[in-house]
Amino acid sequence: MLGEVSTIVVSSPDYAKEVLKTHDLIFASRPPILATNILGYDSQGLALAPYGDYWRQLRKICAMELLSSKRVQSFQPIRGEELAKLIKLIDSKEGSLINLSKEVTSTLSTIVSRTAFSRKCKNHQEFISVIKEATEVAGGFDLGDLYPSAKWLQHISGMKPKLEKLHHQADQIMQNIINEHREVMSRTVEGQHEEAEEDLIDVLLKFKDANNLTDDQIKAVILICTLRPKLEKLHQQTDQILQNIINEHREVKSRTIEGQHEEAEEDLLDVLLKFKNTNNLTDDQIKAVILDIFGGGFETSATTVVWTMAEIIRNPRVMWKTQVEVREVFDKEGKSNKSILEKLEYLKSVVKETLRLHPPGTLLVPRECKQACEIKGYNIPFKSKIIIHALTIGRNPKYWTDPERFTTSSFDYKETNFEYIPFGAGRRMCPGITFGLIDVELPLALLLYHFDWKLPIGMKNEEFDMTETFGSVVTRKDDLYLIPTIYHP
Ligand code: HEM
Repeated sequence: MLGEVSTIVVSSPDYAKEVLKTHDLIFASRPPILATNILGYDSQGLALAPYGDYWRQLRKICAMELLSSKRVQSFQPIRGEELAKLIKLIDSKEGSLINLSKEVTSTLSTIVSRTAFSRKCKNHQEFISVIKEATEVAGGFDLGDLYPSAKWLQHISGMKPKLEKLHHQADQIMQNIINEHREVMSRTVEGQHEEAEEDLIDVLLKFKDANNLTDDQIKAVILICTLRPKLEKLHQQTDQILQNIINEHREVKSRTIEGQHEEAEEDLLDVLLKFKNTNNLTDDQIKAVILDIFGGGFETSATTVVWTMAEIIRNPRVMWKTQVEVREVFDKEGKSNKSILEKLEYLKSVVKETLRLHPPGTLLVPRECKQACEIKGYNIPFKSKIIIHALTIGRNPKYWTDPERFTTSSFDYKETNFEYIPFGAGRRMCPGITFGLIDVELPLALLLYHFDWKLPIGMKNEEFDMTETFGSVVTRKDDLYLIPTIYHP
Protein backbone atom coordinates (compact mmCIF):
# COMPACT_ATOMS: atom_id res chain seq x y z
CA MET A 1 0.00 0.00 0.00
CA LEU A 2 1.20 3.51 -0.79
CA GLY A 3 -0.85 5.80 1.37
CA GLU A 4 -4.26 4.53 0.49
CA VAL A 5 -3.32 3.17 -2.90
CA SER A 6 -2.40 -0.45 -3.38
CA THR A 7 0.66 -0.26 -5.65
CA ILE A 8 2.31 -3.14 -7.48
CA VAL A 9 5.72 -2.89 -9.15
CA VAL A 10 6.18 -5.44 -11.95
CA SER A 11 9.81 -6.24 -12.75
CA SER A 12 9.74 -9.58 -14.59
CA PRO A 13 8.67 -10.37 -18.17
CA ASP A 14 6.26 -13.10 -16.99
CA TYR A 15 4.26 -10.73 -14.81
CA ALA A 16 4.49 -7.94 -17.39
CA LYS A 17 2.89 -10.34 -19.86
CA GLU A 18 0.05 -11.05 -17.42
CA VAL A 19 -0.69 -7.32 -17.07
CA LEU A 20 -0.08 -6.19 -20.65
CA LYS A 21 -1.46 -9.18 -22.52
CA THR A 22 -3.42 -11.81 -20.58
CA HIS A 23 -5.36 -9.22 -18.54
CA ASP A 24 -4.78 -6.25 -20.86
CA LEU A 25 -8.40 -5.07 -20.72
CA ILE A 26 -8.46 -4.99 -16.91
CA PHE A 27 -5.25 -2.92 -16.84
CA ALA A 28 -5.89 -0.63 -19.84
CA SER A 29 -6.76 2.45 -17.77
CA ARG A 30 -4.54 5.03 -16.11
CA PRO A 31 -4.82 6.03 -12.44
CA PRO A 32 -5.90 9.64 -11.81
CA ILE A 33 -3.05 11.95 -10.71
CA LEU A 34 -3.81 15.42 -9.38
CA ALA A 35 -0.94 17.06 -11.31
CA THR A 36 -2.14 15.72 -14.65
CA ASN A 37 -5.74 16.53 -13.83
CA ILE A 38 -4.77 20.17 -13.45
CA LEU A 39 -2.09 20.44 -16.15
CA GLY A 40 -3.59 17.97 -18.59
CA TYR A 41 -7.15 19.31 -18.85
CA ASP A 42 -8.68 16.74 -16.51
CA SER A 43 -6.69 13.96 -18.18
CA GLN A 44 -8.37 14.57 -21.51
CA GLY A 45 -5.22 13.80 -23.51
CA LEU A 46 -4.57 10.35 -24.93
CA ALA A 47 -1.79 9.36 -22.53
CA LEU A 48 -3.75 9.76 -19.31
CA ALA A 49 -7.40 9.45 -20.33
CA PRO A 50 -9.22 6.60 -18.61
CA TYR A 51 -9.86 3.62 -20.89
CA GLY A 52 -13.23 3.96 -22.64
CA ASP A 53 -15.01 5.39 -25.70
CA TYR A 54 -13.35 8.81 -25.51
CA TRP A 55 -9.86 7.27 -25.29
CA ARG A 56 -10.70 4.91 -28.21
CA GLN A 57 -11.83 7.84 -30.35
CA LEU A 58 -8.62 9.80 -29.66
CA ARG A 59 -6.41 6.76 -30.14
CA LYS A 60 -7.98 6.20 -33.56
CA ILE A 61 -7.34 9.81 -34.62
CA CYS A 62 -3.73 9.55 -33.37
CA ALA A 63 -3.03 6.20 -35.01
CA MET A 64 -4.71 6.94 -38.34
CA GLU A 65 -4.07 10.65 -38.71
CA LEU A 66 -1.58 12.31 -36.40
CA LEU A 67 1.10 9.70 -35.95
CA SER A 68 0.68 7.49 -39.05
CA SER A 69 3.74 6.64 -41.18
CA LYS A 70 2.39 8.84 -43.97
CA ARG A 71 2.05 11.84 -41.67
CA VAL A 72 5.48 11.23 -40.14
CA GLN A 73 6.98 11.14 -43.68
CA SER A 74 5.20 14.39 -44.56
CA PHE A 75 7.33 16.19 -41.97
CA GLN A 76 10.58 15.09 -43.60
CA PRO A 77 11.34 18.60 -45.00
CA ILE A 78 11.07 20.10 -41.50
CA ARG A 79 13.34 17.40 -40.09
CA GLY A 80 15.82 17.87 -42.94
CA GLU A 81 15.94 21.65 -42.45
CA GLU A 82 16.42 21.57 -38.67
CA LEU A 83 19.00 18.77 -38.79
CA ALA A 84 20.95 20.62 -41.48
CA LYS A 85 21.10 23.59 -39.07
CA LEU A 86 22.40 21.30 -36.32
CA ILE A 87 25.13 19.90 -38.59
CA LYS A 88 26.11 23.42 -39.66
CA LEU A 89 26.33 24.53 -36.05
CA ILE A 90 28.55 21.58 -35.08
CA ASP A 91 30.61 22.16 -38.22
CA SER A 92 31.37 25.68 -37.03
CA LYS A 93 32.65 24.32 -33.72
CA GLU A 94 34.99 21.68 -35.13
CA GLY A 95 37.70 20.67 -32.68
CA SER A 96 36.05 22.21 -29.63
CA LEU A 97 34.03 20.65 -26.86
CA ILE A 98 30.31 20.85 -27.59
CA ASN A 99 27.31 20.15 -25.37
CA LEU A 100 25.65 17.50 -27.50
CA SER A 101 22.77 16.97 -25.02
CA LYS A 102 21.77 20.64 -25.27
CA GLU A 103 22.08 20.91 -29.06
CA VAL A 104 20.21 17.66 -29.79
CA THR A 105 17.38 18.50 -27.36
CA SER A 106 17.00 21.97 -28.81
CA THR A 107 16.87 20.63 -32.41
CA LEU A 108 14.35 17.89 -31.59
CA SER A 109 12.10 20.22 -29.60
CA THR A 110 12.04 22.61 -32.58
CA ILE A 111 11.18 19.71 -34.91
CA VAL A 112 8.28 18.62 -32.68
CA SER A 113 7.10 22.19 -32.27
CA ARG A 114 7.15 22.80 -36.03
CA THR A 115 5.32 19.54 -36.74
CA ALA A 116 2.71 20.43 -34.13
CA PHE A 117 2.20 24.13 -34.94
CA SER A 118 4.39 24.72 -38.04
CA ARG A 119 5.69 28.27 -38.23
CA LYS A 120 2.48 29.77 -36.89
CA CYS A 121 3.69 29.39 -33.30
CA LYS A 122 5.83 32.47 -32.72
CA ASN A 123 6.70 31.64 -29.16
CA HIS A 124 7.48 27.94 -29.21
CA GLN A 125 10.57 28.36 -27.03
CA GLU A 126 8.41 29.95 -24.33
CA PHE A 127 5.95 27.08 -24.66
CA ILE A 128 8.67 24.46 -24.40
CA SER A 129 10.14 26.06 -21.29
CA VAL A 130 6.68 26.13 -19.66
CA ILE A 131 6.17 22.47 -20.60
CA LYS A 132 9.56 21.59 -19.11
CA GLU A 133 8.72 23.33 -15.87
CA ALA A 134 5.31 21.70 -15.86
CA THR A 135 6.85 18.25 -16.32
CA GLU A 136 9.24 18.90 -13.48
CA VAL A 137 6.49 20.14 -11.17
CA ALA A 138 4.24 17.24 -12.15
CA GLY A 139 7.11 14.83 -11.46
CA GLY A 140 7.73 16.53 -8.13
CA PHE A 141 4.07 16.37 -7.26
CA ASP A 142 4.12 12.61 -7.37
CA LEU A 143 6.49 12.78 -4.44
CA GLY A 144 4.07 15.01 -2.59
CA ASP A 145 1.21 12.65 -3.38
CA LEU A 146 3.12 9.82 -1.76
CA TYR A 147 4.89 11.83 0.88
CA PRO A 148 3.88 9.96 4.03
CA SER A 149 5.10 6.64 2.74
CA ALA A 150 7.76 7.53 0.19
CA LYS A 151 10.06 4.69 1.28
CA TRP A 152 9.14 2.42 -1.66
CA LEU A 153 10.62 4.93 -4.07
CA GLN A 154 14.03 4.25 -2.58
CA HIS A 155 13.99 0.82 -4.14
CA ILE A 156 13.89 2.28 -7.59
CA SER A 157 17.38 2.82 -8.91
CA GLY A 158 18.79 6.33 -8.94
CA MET A 159 15.89 7.94 -7.16
CA LYS A 160 17.04 7.77 -3.57
CA PRO A 161 19.57 10.64 -3.49
CA LYS A 162 17.28 12.94 -5.43
CA LEU A 163 14.36 12.08 -3.20
CA GLU A 164 16.36 12.58 -0.04
CA LYS A 165 17.45 16.02 -1.20
CA LEU A 166 13.94 17.02 -2.24
CA HIS A 167 12.50 15.58 0.91
CA HIS A 168 15.03 17.44 3.01
CA GLN A 169 14.35 20.78 1.29
CA ALA A 170 10.57 20.45 1.45
CA ASP A 171 10.73 19.14 4.99
CA GLN A 172 12.90 22.05 6.12
CA ILE A 173 10.63 24.69 4.64
CA MET A 174 7.49 23.10 5.99
CA GLN A 175 8.93 22.49 9.44
CA ASN A 176 9.79 26.20 9.63
CA ILE A 177 6.25 27.11 8.60
CA ILE A 178 4.80 24.80 11.24
CA ASN A 179 7.13 26.18 13.91
CA GLU A 180 6.22 29.77 13.04
CA HIS A 181 2.56 28.91 13.28
CA ARG A 182 3.09 27.25 16.64
CA GLU A 183 4.88 30.32 17.91
CA VAL A 184 2.12 32.66 16.79
CA MET A 185 -0.49 30.36 18.29
CA SER A 186 1.27 30.19 21.66
CA ARG A 187 1.65 33.99 21.76
CA THR A 188 -2.07 34.28 21.10
CA VAL A 189 -2.88 31.82 23.86
CA GLU A 190 -0.67 33.79 26.26
CA GLY A 191 -2.80 36.84 25.51
CA GLN A 192 -0.45 38.72 23.16
CA HIS A 193 -3.13 39.23 20.60
CA GLU A 194 -1.88 39.12 17.02
CA GLU A 195 -3.92 40.22 14.03
CA ALA A 196 -3.95 37.11 11.84
CA GLU A 197 -6.53 35.19 9.89
CA GLU A 198 -6.73 31.51 10.56
CA ASP A 199 -5.01 29.65 7.75
CA LEU A 200 -4.87 26.00 6.80
CA ILE A 201 -1.93 25.19 9.05
CA ASP A 202 -3.62 26.79 12.05
CA VAL A 203 -6.62 24.61 11.43
CA LEU A 204 -4.49 21.50 11.03
CA LEU A 205 -2.54 22.24 14.18
CA LYS A 206 -5.78 22.80 16.06
CA PHE A 207 -7.03 19.37 15.04
CA LYS A 208 -3.63 17.70 15.37
CA ASP A 209 -4.02 16.34 18.87
CA ALA A 210 -7.68 15.41 18.72
CA ASN A 211 -7.05 13.41 15.53
CA ASN A 212 -3.61 12.03 16.33
CA LEU A 213 -2.01 13.78 13.33
CA THR A 214 1.78 13.68 13.06
CA ASP A 215 3.90 16.60 11.84
CA ASP A 216 4.68 14.55 8.70
CA GLN A 217 1.00 14.16 7.90
CA ILE A 218 0.53 17.91 8.25
CA LYS A 219 3.48 18.49 5.91
CA ALA A 220 1.93 16.22 3.29
CA VAL A 221 -1.23 18.35 3.32
CA ILE A 222 0.82 21.56 3.04
CA LEU A 223 2.75 20.16 0.11
CA ILE A 224 -0.43 19.39 -1.77
CA CYS A 225 -1.94 22.79 -1.01
CA THR A 226 1.17 24.78 -1.97
CA LEU A 227 1.72 22.91 -5.21
CA ARG A 228 -1.86 23.25 -6.38
CA PRO A 229 -1.65 27.03 -7.07
CA LYS A 230 1.64 26.50 -8.91
CA LEU A 231 0.10 23.79 -11.06
CA GLU A 232 -2.92 25.98 -11.72
CA LYS A 233 -0.72 28.91 -12.72
CA LEU A 234 1.26 26.71 -15.11
CA HIS A 235 -1.98 25.39 -16.52
CA GLN A 236 -3.21 28.94 -17.18
CA GLN A 237 0.04 29.77 -18.99
CA THR A 238 -0.01 26.72 -21.25
CA ASP A 239 -3.74 27.17 -21.84
CA GLN A 240 -3.27 30.78 -22.95
CA ILE A 241 -0.45 29.93 -25.36
CA LEU A 242 -2.37 26.99 -26.84
CA GLN A 243 -5.60 29.00 -27.22
CA ASN A 244 -3.69 31.73 -29.12
CA ILE A 245 -2.17 29.13 -31.42
CA ILE A 246 -5.58 27.57 -32.09
CA ASN A 247 -7.06 31.02 -32.84
CA GLU A 248 -4.20 31.83 -35.22
CA HIS A 249 -4.75 28.52 -37.02
CA ARG A 250 -8.46 29.28 -37.37
CA GLU A 251 -7.65 32.71 -38.77
CA VAL A 252 -5.21 31.31 -41.34
CA LYS A 253 -7.78 28.70 -42.32
CA SER A 254 -10.57 31.24 -42.81
CA ARG A 255 -8.23 33.48 -44.88
CA THR A 256 -7.43 30.45 -47.06
CA ILE A 257 -11.15 29.71 -47.50
CA GLU A 258 -11.82 33.35 -48.43
CA GLY A 259 -9.29 32.94 -51.21
CA GLN A 260 -6.27 34.71 -49.68
CA HIS A 261 -4.02 31.77 -50.24
CA GLU A 262 -1.29 31.35 -47.65
CA GLU A 263 1.70 29.07 -48.08
CA ALA A 264 1.35 26.61 -45.17
CA GLU A 265 2.21 23.00 -44.52
CA GLU A 266 -0.50 20.96 -42.83
CA ASP A 267 0.64 20.57 -39.26
CA LEU A 268 -0.75 18.37 -36.50
CA LEU A 269 -2.98 21.12 -35.14
CA ASP A 270 -4.52 21.61 -38.61
CA VAL A 271 -5.29 17.88 -38.67
CA LEU A 272 -6.87 17.99 -35.20
CA LEU A 273 -8.97 21.02 -36.09
CA LYS A 274 -10.17 19.18 -39.21
CA PHE A 275 -11.40 16.30 -37.04
CA LYS A 276 -12.82 18.55 -34.34
CA ASN A 277 -16.35 18.79 -35.68
CA THR A 278 -16.84 15.23 -36.89
CA ASN A 279 -15.62 13.94 -33.53
CA ASN A 280 -17.21 16.61 -31.31
CA LEU A 281 -13.86 17.53 -29.79
CA THR A 282 -13.64 20.64 -27.61
CA ASP A 283 -10.73 23.11 -27.70
CA ASP A 284 -9.56 21.78 -24.34
CA GLN A 285 -9.45 18.24 -25.67
CA ILE A 286 -7.37 19.39 -28.64
CA LYS A 287 -5.00 21.20 -26.31
CA ALA A 288 -4.64 18.08 -24.17
CA VAL A 289 -3.61 16.05 -27.24
CA ILE A 290 -1.08 18.72 -28.26
CA LEU A 291 0.37 18.49 -24.76
CA ASP A 292 0.66 14.71 -25.21
CA ILE A 293 2.66 15.24 -28.36
CA PHE A 294 5.02 17.61 -26.58
CA GLY A 295 5.13 15.40 -23.49
CA GLY A 296 5.94 12.22 -25.43
CA GLY A 297 7.51 13.75 -28.48
CA PHE A 298 10.99 15.15 -28.03
CA GLU A 299 12.56 14.37 -24.67
CA THR A 300 12.20 10.64 -25.31
CA SER A 301 13.92 10.88 -28.71
CA ALA A 302 16.55 13.40 -27.60
CA THR A 303 17.59 11.32 -24.61
CA THR A 304 17.82 8.19 -26.80
CA VAL A 305 20.12 9.98 -29.28
CA VAL A 306 22.33 11.15 -26.41
CA TRP A 307 22.45 7.74 -24.70
CA THR A 308 23.34 6.07 -28.01
CA MET A 309 26.22 8.49 -28.59
CA ALA A 310 27.38 7.94 -25.00
CA GLU A 311 27.26 4.14 -25.35
CA ILE A 312 29.15 4.04 -28.65
CA ILE A 313 31.81 6.57 -27.68
CA ARG A 314 32.69 4.11 -24.88
CA ASN A 315 32.78 1.29 -27.38
CA PRO A 316 35.02 2.29 -30.32
CA ARG A 317 34.40 -0.97 -32.20
CA VAL A 318 30.66 -0.31 -32.35
CA MET A 319 31.23 3.37 -33.22
CA TRP A 320 33.50 2.34 -36.10
CA LYS A 321 31.08 -0.32 -37.38
CA THR A 322 28.12 2.09 -37.28
CA GLN A 323 30.05 4.81 -39.09
CA VAL A 324 31.27 2.44 -41.80
CA GLU A 325 27.68 1.40 -42.46
CA VAL A 326 26.23 4.94 -42.46
CA ARG A 327 29.00 6.31 -44.70
CA GLU A 328 28.80 3.44 -47.17
CA VAL A 329 25.02 3.70 -47.49
CA PHE A 330 24.86 7.51 -47.64
CA ASP A 331 27.71 7.77 -50.16
CA LYS A 332 26.06 5.18 -52.38
CA GLU A 333 22.38 6.13 -52.05
CA GLY A 334 22.42 9.83 -51.11
CA LYS A 335 21.19 11.24 -47.81
CA SER A 336 17.82 12.42 -49.06
CA ASN A 337 16.66 9.00 -50.23
CA LYS A 338 13.27 8.46 -48.55
CA SER A 339 13.83 4.88 -47.49
CA ILE A 340 17.48 5.30 -46.60
CA LEU A 341 16.98 4.50 -42.91
CA GLU A 342 15.71 1.02 -43.80
CA LYS A 343 19.19 0.22 -45.08
CA LEU A 344 20.96 1.17 -41.85
CA GLU A 345 20.50 -2.20 -40.18
CA TYR A 346 23.44 -2.01 -37.81
CA LEU A 347 22.52 1.51 -36.66
CA LYS A 348 18.99 0.26 -35.99
CA SER A 349 20.32 -2.59 -33.88
CA VAL A 350 22.47 -0.14 -31.89
CA VAL A 351 19.37 1.98 -31.18
CA LYS A 352 17.47 -1.13 -30.08
CA GLU A 353 20.26 -2.02 -27.67
CA THR A 354 20.28 1.56 -26.30
CA LEU A 355 16.52 1.42 -25.72
CA ARG A 356 17.04 -1.85 -23.85
CA LEU A 357 19.65 -0.33 -21.54
CA HIS A 358 18.12 3.15 -21.29
CA PRO A 359 14.36 3.06 -21.97
CA PRO A 360 13.29 6.73 -21.59
CA GLY A 361 10.12 5.57 -19.84
CA THR A 362 11.90 3.53 -17.20
CA LEU A 363 8.61 2.98 -15.43
CA LEU A 364 5.90 2.70 -18.08
CA VAL A 365 3.07 5.21 -17.64
CA PRO A 366 1.14 3.64 -14.70
CA ARG A 367 -1.89 1.43 -15.26
CA GLU A 368 -4.93 1.04 -13.02
CA CYS A 369 -6.69 -2.21 -12.18
CA LYS A 370 -10.35 -1.90 -13.18
CA GLN A 371 -11.51 -5.17 -11.64
CA ALA A 372 -10.11 -7.24 -8.79
CA CYS A 373 -8.29 -10.25 -10.23
CA GLU A 374 -5.67 -12.88 -9.49
CA ILE A 375 -2.28 -13.08 -11.17
CA LYS A 376 -0.17 -16.19 -10.59
CA GLY A 377 -1.60 -16.59 -7.07
CA TYR A 378 -1.48 -12.90 -6.08
CA ASN A 379 -4.73 -11.05 -5.46
CA ILE A 380 -4.76 -7.69 -7.19
CA PRO A 381 -7.32 -5.38 -5.56
CA PHE A 382 -9.66 -3.12 -7.55
CA LYS A 383 -8.05 0.30 -8.31
CA SER A 384 -4.49 -0.91 -7.64
CA LYS A 385 -1.80 1.14 -9.36
CA ILE A 386 0.50 -0.99 -11.54
CA ILE A 387 3.99 0.25 -12.28
CA ILE A 388 5.95 -1.73 -14.86
CA HIS A 389 9.70 -1.40 -14.46
CA ALA A 390 10.89 -1.56 -18.09
CA LEU A 391 14.50 -0.87 -17.13
CA THR A 392 14.85 -3.76 -14.66
CA ILE A 393 13.18 -6.07 -17.18
CA GLY A 394 15.48 -4.93 -20.00
CA ARG A 395 18.65 -5.35 -17.92
CA ASN A 396 17.91 -8.79 -16.54
CA PRO A 397 21.00 -10.89 -17.48
CA LYS A 398 18.85 -14.03 -17.48
CA TYR A 399 17.25 -12.95 -20.75
CA TRP A 400 20.05 -10.93 -22.28
CA THR A 401 23.28 -12.70 -23.12
CA ASP A 402 24.39 -12.26 -26.75
CA PRO A 403 25.88 -8.72 -27.08
CA GLU A 404 25.08 -8.48 -30.81
CA ARG A 405 21.60 -9.95 -30.30
CA PHE A 406 19.71 -7.42 -32.35
CA THR A 407 21.90 -7.86 -35.42
CA THR A 408 21.11 -11.54 -35.73
CA SER A 409 17.35 -11.49 -35.15
CA SER A 410 14.72 -9.68 -37.18
CA PHE A 411 13.34 -8.03 -34.10
CA ASP A 412 10.35 -5.68 -34.28
CA TYR A 413 9.30 -3.25 -31.53
CA LYS A 414 5.67 -4.15 -32.11
CA GLU A 415 6.26 -7.85 -31.48
CA THR A 416 4.94 -8.73 -28.09
CA ASN A 417 8.18 -9.65 -26.44
CA PHE A 418 7.91 -8.94 -22.74
CA GLU A 419 11.65 -9.10 -22.09
CA TYR A 420 11.89 -5.89 -24.08
CA ILE A 421 9.21 -3.23 -23.72
CA PRO A 422 10.70 0.27 -24.27
CA PHE A 423 7.42 1.34 -25.94
CA GLY A 424 5.14 -0.59 -23.56
CA ALA A 425 2.68 -3.17 -24.91
CA GLY A 426 -1.00 -3.90 -25.30
CA ARG A 427 -3.80 -1.41 -25.87
CA ARG A 428 -1.89 1.52 -24.34
CA MET A 429 1.37 0.84 -26.19
CA CYS A 430 3.10 3.99 -27.47
CA PRO A 431 1.39 5.20 -30.67
CA GLY A 432 4.40 7.40 -31.52
CA ILE A 433 6.92 4.63 -32.36
CA THR A 434 7.40 5.62 -36.02
CA PHE A 435 7.53 9.30 -35.12
CA GLY A 436 9.98 8.67 -32.25
CA LEU A 437 12.30 6.30 -34.11
CA ILE A 438 12.80 8.54 -37.13
CA ASP A 439 13.73 11.38 -34.74
CA VAL A 440 16.34 9.09 -33.17
CA GLU A 441 17.76 7.30 -36.22
CA LEU A 442 18.05 10.23 -38.61
CA PRO A 443 19.91 12.61 -36.25
CA LEU A 444 22.24 9.77 -35.24
CA ALA A 445 22.96 8.80 -38.85
CA LEU A 446 23.81 12.42 -39.73
CA LEU A 447 25.95 12.98 -36.62
CA LEU A 448 27.90 9.81 -37.40
CA TYR A 449 28.19 10.50 -41.11
CA HIS A 450 29.46 14.07 -40.86
CA PHE A 451 31.75 13.82 -37.85
CA ASP A 452 34.26 11.67 -36.06
CA TRP A 453 33.82 12.01 -32.32
CA LYS A 454 36.26 12.13 -29.45
CA LEU A 455 35.96 12.25 -25.67
CA PRO A 456 37.08 15.44 -23.87
CA ILE A 457 40.89 15.66 -23.81
CA GLY A 458 42.44 13.47 -21.14
CA MET A 459 39.30 11.39 -20.49
CA LYS A 460 39.57 7.61 -20.91
CA ASN A 461 36.73 5.38 -22.17
CA GLU A 462 36.56 3.51 -18.89
CA GLU A 463 36.27 6.77 -16.91
CA PHE A 464 33.31 7.98 -18.91
CA ASP A 465 30.42 8.70 -16.52
CA MET A 466 27.12 6.98 -17.32
CA THR A 467 25.16 8.04 -14.20
CA GLU A 468 21.42 8.47 -14.75
CA THR A 469 19.02 10.91 -13.20
CA PHE A 470 15.51 9.87 -12.40
CA GLY A 471 12.54 11.83 -13.74
CA SER A 472 9.56 11.30 -16.03
CA VAL A 473 12.26 10.58 -18.67
CA VAL A 474 15.55 9.06 -17.51
CA THR A 475 18.37 11.26 -18.81
CA ARG A 476 22.12 11.43 -18.18
CA LYS A 477 23.05 13.09 -14.89
CA ASP A 478 25.60 15.28 -16.68
CA ASP A 479 25.22 16.62 -20.19
CA LEU A 480 27.21 14.80 -22.87
CA TYR A 481 30.21 16.81 -24.06
CA LEU A 482 32.17 15.54 -27.08
CA ILE A 483 34.66 16.89 -29.62
CA PRO A 484 33.72 16.66 -33.33
CA THR A 485 36.08 16.44 -36.30
CA ILE A 486 34.58 16.91 -39.77
CA TYR A 487 34.59 13.81 -41.96
CA HIS A 488 35.75 14.43 -45.56
CA PRO A 489 34.50 11.62 -47.81
C1 HEM B 1 11.95 6.97 -28.36
C2 HEM B 1 10.75 7.48 -28.34
C3 HEM B 1 9.59 7.05 -27.44
C4 HEM B 1 9.55 6.12 -26.43
C5 HEM B 1 10.66 5.22 -25.92
C6 HEM B 1 8.18 6.10 -25.93
C7 HEM B 1 7.72 5.28 -24.90
C8 HEM B 1 6.40 5.23 -24.47
C9 HEM B 1 5.90 4.34 -23.44
C10 HEM B 1 6.75 3.37 -22.63
C11 HEM B 1 4.57 4.57 -23.28
C12 HEM B 1 3.62 3.86 -22.30
C13 HEM B 1 3.08 2.60 -22.95
C14 HEM B 1 2.25 1.71 -22.06
O1 HEM B 1 1.59 2.16 -21.12
O2 HEM B 1 2.24 0.47 -22.33
C15 HEM B 1 4.20 5.59 -24.24
C16 HEM B 1 2.93 6.07 -24.42
C17 HEM B 1 2.62 7.13 -25.25
N1 HEM B 1 3.48 7.77 -26.13
FE1 HEM B 1 5.41 7.33 -26.45
N2 HEM B 1 7.44 7.01 -26.64
C18 HEM B 1 8.26 7.62 -27.57
C19 HEM B 1 7.92 8.58 -28.50
C20 HEM B 1 6.66 9.13 -28.61
C21 HEM B 1 6.30 10.16 -29.56
C22 HEM B 1 7.24 10.74 -30.60
C23 HEM B 1 4.98 10.46 -29.35
C24 HEM B 1 4.09 11.46 -30.05
C25 HEM B 1 4.47 12.34 -30.91
C26 HEM B 1 4.52 9.62 -28.25
C27 HEM B 1 3.24 9.63 -27.73
C28 HEM B 1 2.77 8.76 -26.77
C29 HEM B 1 1.39 8.77 -26.28
C30 HEM B 1 0.27 9.70 -26.74
C31 HEM B 1 1.29 7.73 -25.34
C32 HEM B 1 0.06 7.30 -24.56
C33 HEM B 1 -0.71 6.23 -25.29
C34 HEM B 1 -1.98 5.77 -24.56
O3 HEM B 1 -2.05 5.89 -23.33
O4 HEM B 1 -2.91 5.29 -25.24
N3 HEM B 1 5.56 8.82 -27.84
N4 HEM B 1 5.33 5.98 -24.95
